[in-house]
Amino acid sequence: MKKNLFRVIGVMSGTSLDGIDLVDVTFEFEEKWRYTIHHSETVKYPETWYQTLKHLVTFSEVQLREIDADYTEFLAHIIQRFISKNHINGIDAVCSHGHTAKHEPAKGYTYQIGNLSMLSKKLKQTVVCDFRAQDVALGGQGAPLVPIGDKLLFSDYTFCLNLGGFANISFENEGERIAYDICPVNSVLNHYANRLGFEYDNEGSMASKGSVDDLLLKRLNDLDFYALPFPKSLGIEWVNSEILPRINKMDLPVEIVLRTFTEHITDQISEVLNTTTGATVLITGGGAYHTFLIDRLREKTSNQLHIPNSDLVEFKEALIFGFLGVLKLRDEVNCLKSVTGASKNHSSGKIFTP
Ligand SMILES: Nc1ncnc2c1ncn2[C@@H]1O[C@H](COP(=O)(O)OP(=O)(O)OP(=O)(O)O)[C@@H](O)[C@H]1O
Ligand SMILES: CC(=O)N[C@H]1[C@@H]2OC[C@@H](O2)[C@@H](O)[C@@H]1O[C@H](C)C(=O)O
Repeated sequence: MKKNLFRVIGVMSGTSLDGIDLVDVTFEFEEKWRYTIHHSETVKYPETWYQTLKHLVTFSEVQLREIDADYTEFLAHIIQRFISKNHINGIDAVCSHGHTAKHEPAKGYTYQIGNLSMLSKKLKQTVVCDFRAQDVALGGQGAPLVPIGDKLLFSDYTFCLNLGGFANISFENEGERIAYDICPVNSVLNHYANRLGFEYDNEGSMASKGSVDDLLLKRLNDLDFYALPFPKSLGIEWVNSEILPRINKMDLPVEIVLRTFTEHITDQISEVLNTTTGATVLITGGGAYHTFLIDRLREKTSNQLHIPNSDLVEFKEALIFGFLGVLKLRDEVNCLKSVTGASKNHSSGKIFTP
């Protein structure tokens, strides 16, 4: 019989570079998967690492290999500190995403740093990592990988909605998991909040003071991307070429931009949610703390919006990378072809032992 109780450390470094998310979690399988979070922490990047990671796409292959070794060592230090500080004993594995340095699935290429076997040696723990490469080798996008976790851990919800740099959603459609990006969220809101010297628009207080500019709202809602069928995804390049110039040429006060963009986000998200009635929606990612946005969304949908505790809002991705590692240890599918477009469902990731 397969082992059905695992305690692992899930580790994730996301696109916003706000830090390394760590979660100490137990997964148990009995008819269905359940999880219990014991400890969680985000370790902010020191300025030098922040600057290095921000510029990774410009690095040569040789430079990346050097950075990879340094980053793996840094990650080992952060994970070891988390384990020691919380007196964590008897874990089965550290399951780590690393940090995406380059991602060009169309060229069959994806590279996450921090996934060297050295991590296992330094930690003296089994490590499961490098979850995206095999999917890309199988012709998939190598992303998103979180939806299998949505399917197996959060099936009580009709929709799993994450409000990070972009809003992305996953749900069952004709017996298959579907996932795609809906529209930008914090990648745009932060850009304008920064103009007034703020990291972000706390709880949407600035947006709530502005009024909607109808012309800008229409120009945003009319963008071609929104009419495309799924699967589809967005990147910062699209924000830079399609969104920011449209907003900037109207020369509006920041409060009006933030208010209008919040209206745009809630228009786009509610359109997706309102394809169903009586649905439940799990909302995670930092955008769940933008109370003005959430209030506007509640006004536009009768579906039930659920914002969980902060552990789940902030650590769902780290938790799910922990879960992908557990599935890999059980040699079970952790990448869905319906989501990534790979030639088959498969069990992805490398296992290193010390
Ligand atoms: N109190 C708050 N009020 C409004 N917005 C907030 C608040 N707290 C966090 N946020 C927003 O959430 C962002 C961080 O969210 P998150 O960590 O989910 O983003 P991310 O890592 O870029 O996501 P992803 O990598 O999934 O795109 C912040 O940059 C900010 O825009
Ligand atoms: C290549 C890569 O690192 N992609 C990330 C990124 O950050 C958000 C979005 O783009 C998502 O596609 C993915 O991460 C999430 C956690 C995922 O794989 O589900």
